[in-house]
Amino acid sequence: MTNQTYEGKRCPPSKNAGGKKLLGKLDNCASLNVRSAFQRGSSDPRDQSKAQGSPGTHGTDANFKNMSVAQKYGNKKLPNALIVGVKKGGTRAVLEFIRIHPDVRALGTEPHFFDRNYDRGLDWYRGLMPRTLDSQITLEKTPSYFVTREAPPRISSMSHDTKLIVVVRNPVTRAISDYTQTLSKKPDIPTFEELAFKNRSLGLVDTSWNAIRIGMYILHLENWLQYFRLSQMHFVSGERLITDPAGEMGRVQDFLGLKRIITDKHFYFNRTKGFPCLKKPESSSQPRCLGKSKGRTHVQIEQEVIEQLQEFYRPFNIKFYETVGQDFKSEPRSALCLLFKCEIVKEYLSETENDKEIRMQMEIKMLSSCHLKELKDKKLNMTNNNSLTLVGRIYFLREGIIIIMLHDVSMMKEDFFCPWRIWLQYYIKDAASVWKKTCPKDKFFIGRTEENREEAPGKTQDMLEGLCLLAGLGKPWDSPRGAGTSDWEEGSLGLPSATPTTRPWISARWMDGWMDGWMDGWMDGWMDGRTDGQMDGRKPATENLSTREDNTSQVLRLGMGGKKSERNNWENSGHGAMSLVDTLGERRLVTEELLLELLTDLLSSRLLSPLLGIELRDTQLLRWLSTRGLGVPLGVKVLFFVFTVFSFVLLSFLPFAGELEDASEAGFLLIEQRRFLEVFSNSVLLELLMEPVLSDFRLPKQDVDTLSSPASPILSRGGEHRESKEKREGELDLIWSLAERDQDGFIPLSLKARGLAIDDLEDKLCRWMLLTNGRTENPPKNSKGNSTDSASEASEVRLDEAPDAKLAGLLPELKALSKGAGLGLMMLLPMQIDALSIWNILLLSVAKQTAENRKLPAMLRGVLKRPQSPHKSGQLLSHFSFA
Ligand SMILES: Nc1ncnc2c1ncn2[C@@H]1O[C@H](COP(=O)(O)OS(=O)(=O)O)[C@@H](OP(=O)(O)O)[C@H]1O
Repeated sequence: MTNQTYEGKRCPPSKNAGGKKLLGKLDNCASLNVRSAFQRGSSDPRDQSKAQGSPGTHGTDANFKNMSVAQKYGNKKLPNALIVGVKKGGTRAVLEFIRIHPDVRALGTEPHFFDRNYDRGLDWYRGLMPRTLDSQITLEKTPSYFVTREAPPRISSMSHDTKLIVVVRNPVTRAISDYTQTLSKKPDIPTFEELAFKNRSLGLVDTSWNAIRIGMYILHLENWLQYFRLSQMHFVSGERLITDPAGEMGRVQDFLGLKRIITDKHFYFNRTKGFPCLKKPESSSQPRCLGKSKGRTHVQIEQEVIEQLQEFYRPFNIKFYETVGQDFKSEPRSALCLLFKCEIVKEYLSETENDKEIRMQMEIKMLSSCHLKELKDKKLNMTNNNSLTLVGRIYFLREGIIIIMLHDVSMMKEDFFCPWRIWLQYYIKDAASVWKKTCPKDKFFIGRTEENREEAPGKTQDMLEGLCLLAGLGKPWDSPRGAGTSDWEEGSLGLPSATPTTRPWISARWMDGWMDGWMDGWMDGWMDGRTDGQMDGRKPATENLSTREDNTSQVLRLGMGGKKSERNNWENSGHGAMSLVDTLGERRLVTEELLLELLTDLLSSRLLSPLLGIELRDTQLLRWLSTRGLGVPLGVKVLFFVFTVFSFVLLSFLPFAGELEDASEAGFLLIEQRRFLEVFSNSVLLELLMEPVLSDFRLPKQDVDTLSSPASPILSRGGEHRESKEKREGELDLIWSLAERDQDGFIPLSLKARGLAIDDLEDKLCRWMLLTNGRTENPPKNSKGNSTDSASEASEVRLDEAPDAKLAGLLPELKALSKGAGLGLMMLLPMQIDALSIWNILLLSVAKQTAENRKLPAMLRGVLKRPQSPHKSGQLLSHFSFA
């Protein structure tokens, strides 16, 4: 018996079955526990509490000896609380988890008093119980009570006030678990299918079979409700108990009126076991999982059978949910995400730099009710029976949060991954060791998706919703007036209208859509000659722009500039996003930065992957940028800062600045999206169009069009562009040139990298950035030790004085670059480190400003405003804000 195995160290297992085995054993066991805890001065809170709670105990052996038994251990009492079911629901886990609590004393074995041993009488029953102090709760668990008709009246007659805990689990899984257990003892029983159906072709389920009957929870519950109030019953989700043991146990503690002592700290996810285990259970100082009979591999059951049974249980489930007032549907539907919170970005990057695509290899201990066949149908690469390979996207958020999203997951059946039993091990090809090494076990968890309901199964947005939800970034967005009255017209999404319960968890979709919509609409409007960046919901006029055919126009409504919401869309969106971030709770704070981080990421992915699949090169870029430019705490701030510095330098002291001055205060970089993508994939780093005349804020359409072609006239005017076919892996060509201003007034700048290993280049440029930052924040001393207020001089000084040999080596190069046309030097900074981020920030700021006052050029002037004194960069910083 598992109980015995698990309890073995504390209470020697008995040979007898049922209640008999309890006789004469438990009292000693309990006493020993208390005593040993007392004596060893245990650090276990439970033990401490016992020691403290025992009258007259002062922690000395002599005192302890002088105490009466009752003083030492309390008295045997009838239980105040019972775990009454359901069998195979996770009752053992709840019992073992709750008994860590110092105010709980639990019987380790199942006494079966109210079903099998009732005629032995209450005194017998009481005699089985561990001694408890007055402050402690006496608890026992016998899962069969829940389906025993006599149990409720009998328990009620013992005490009206007994608290009842029921652990429920998807009834089909429960049945399979039940059957698997029986099969392990009696291998000759008929198949599951044979037992489950009277007539399978007719779909006639055999409700007389216990394994089926137990799962008709509502029928049993109705019986209980004749004797107990619903408020006396607490329902634990067996699924959540696995994915979020601390959360479930928190609620159990609340229900029992206990202080929340059992928390996340007590659990870790044991990857070998595939379940959460206790870090330090009551009886041992060692981490401990439940025994082998908990978490067995289930027998394989045909998918069709499972579906038939799901169908059968559906009405019972619905009624049960209604009665209990909780929805136990906890299967992740659209997104199965793993969220890792660890600092691994860099290592991972270096290990996977050359991969063609990110492949996540995931080992999944498949349950019988999972469907290997289905996997094969999906053409997923099955490497063996228990594992599969999925292509996933990796999102790198800031602060070391990495989200891995499995794209194909949402296409699968909702219960495909049997989430309540999922045992997910992951590793990324070629980087497994890094992941394992750098991800502390306790920082790895399977995201909770129980609240992730879908509106439109299979849509990317749903995955993103799930993604954000899992990342703690999402919460349902809603209009202030609630479902159905939303200004945002969910109907316009072509989706079924949301109901209060199915209301989409919209945060990510909002962000995603917002960005898509904004970008497309803005570009569109821009190209049409409107200069205010207004969006009107139309699709972009050109295929060259990044579009999302599926939802472009809808997201325009949903996101920014939707007709009804145009006045307050940012605010609304902002509120939505802010409140959605509320759910971060303990994990992260609600900050605008956070929102921006996410937006930046999503936009990045949009830029790099206009439609669906992000390929490695793009992901690499993200990762690269994340690591270098953003992957630091307060990354967004840093970006702002970098951007500001960049703007300042650009506008103030470069030789080229004259051009910009002529251009009335501001410069604007347009990094054409597709070119951006191409640039990074072809080792050409960046193609910038400088638009010096901002007052005519317009990019001729034909130029945008031609940019997407490598043979672009603009590019060729740039002079140095070529496809770098011989480029060796890991090397970049770095050539830049600034062409003559073209007839439309643009100055094309093409940049390429050559001959520098990525690492070198990054290193140098990062240093350069740091130096620049240092200069800006903290004016450096010149050689005489005086502060210099000349930005250009300052940067020279810093560079010259840089102790680092590498950087010194770079100096001539940088200087040479800056000399020719002036712009180059500083272009390196954003180009290499933060080009994407700057782009994002620009867009974000433009978006916000546009939403607010629709004066794009004015906004741009604000963002890029040149300080009165070109040498006081601090001023620029203060100009630049999203407030
Ligand atoms: N932390 C942890 N470790 C191991 N197992 C866990 C845990 N939490 C819940 N579970 C699930 O508990 C299922 C067994 O349920 P019970 O303890 O109620 O079974 S029993 O009725 O007492 O036999 C067992 O079912 P199977 O997986 O079918 O074996 C587990 O899925």
